[in-house]
Amino acid sequence: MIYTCTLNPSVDYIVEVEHFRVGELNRATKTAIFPGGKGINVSRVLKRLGVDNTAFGFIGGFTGQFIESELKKEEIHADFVKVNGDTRINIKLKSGEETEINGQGPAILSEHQDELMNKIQALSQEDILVLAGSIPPSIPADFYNQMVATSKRNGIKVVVDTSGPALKQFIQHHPFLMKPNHHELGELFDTEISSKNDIISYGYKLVELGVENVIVSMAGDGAFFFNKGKILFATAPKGIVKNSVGAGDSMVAGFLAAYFNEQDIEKAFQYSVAAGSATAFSEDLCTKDKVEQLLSEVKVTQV
Ligand SMILES: Nc1ncnc2c1ncn2[C@@H]1O[C@H](COP(=O)(O)OP(=O)(O)OP(=O)(O)O)[C@@H](O)[C@H]1O
Ligand SMILES: O=P(O)(O)OC[C@@]1(O)O[C@H](CO)[C@@H](O)[C@@H]1O
Repeated sequence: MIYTCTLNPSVDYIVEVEHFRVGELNRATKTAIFPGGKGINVSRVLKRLGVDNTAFGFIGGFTGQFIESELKKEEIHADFVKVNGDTRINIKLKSGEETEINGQGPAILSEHQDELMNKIQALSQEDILVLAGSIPPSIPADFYNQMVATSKRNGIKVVVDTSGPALKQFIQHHPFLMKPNHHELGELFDTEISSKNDIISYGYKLVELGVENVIVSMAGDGAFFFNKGKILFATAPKGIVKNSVGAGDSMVAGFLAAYFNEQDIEKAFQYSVAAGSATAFSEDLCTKDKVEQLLSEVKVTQV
């Protein structure tokens, strides 16, 4: 079974404003609300691609209830730890460009942290754990580290989709899959990535450091894949970007769904990029039909 874990889920409030003006009253032309947080997005896309999974994480308050009820409607199994405060609301403002304001999230008591850790401890060798998103401020910075160490001891494959210092901690545990975008790849090595050659050398460095599979995404410019035997490049399909929130998470879900169906790395990478773009071209996350429509536009070549 695939488990996703979102330490800091969110209700994503998408607001469109024609010409946003700072310091003035702006009227929205369109709004939408989605259950969010990186692991929850992975769960939703996996389900849409036909893969049953369970969502772990912390939720609380009326916003937490919204997330639970939306996941229930989509028949996604949720096993959240309930916390005292309200799950955060993240604002995604679209006015030509996309501007994001992500909340801090509720305080998580240590007893709730232990409750989640116990769920992770109970997973078994056949399971895959996707750890995705930021760590809320009230949780120790090495919480992910502890989760991965426990999972690796129990033979669980770990997939990582986060940013900042948390991402660095993962490398030593040799995760099954990491998906930094090219900026995050630069942050990992405290360097500025300025060319495709930089991506190739730093992406492969992650493999040399023990990460099994690495996808480095570059939004509309395509993506690279690295493992011990292969370096691949994929083009991204052309289209109108409607909402790129969750595009990276959709890549993770697309890769896992295809890989565990067919065990073919090249096809899984192609499916991953198609899923990322299908989400970028949709209001909400991608659907299976949209992903499959875009597949032939993703050209994968050996580097
Ligand atoms: N302009 C675009 N045109 C086509 N595909 C896109 C575009 N922007 C994003 N995508 C798709 O989404 C994938 C992920 O995008 P990106 O590299 O921005 O990742 P990310 O920063 O992790 O995304 P996010 O944080 O927005 O979820 C890309 O590999 C591509 O498939
Ligand atoms: O604050 P974090 O945890 O880094 O990111 C949270 C978030 O921006 O990521 C998802 C898109 O990837 C959104 O659903 C959500 O609002």
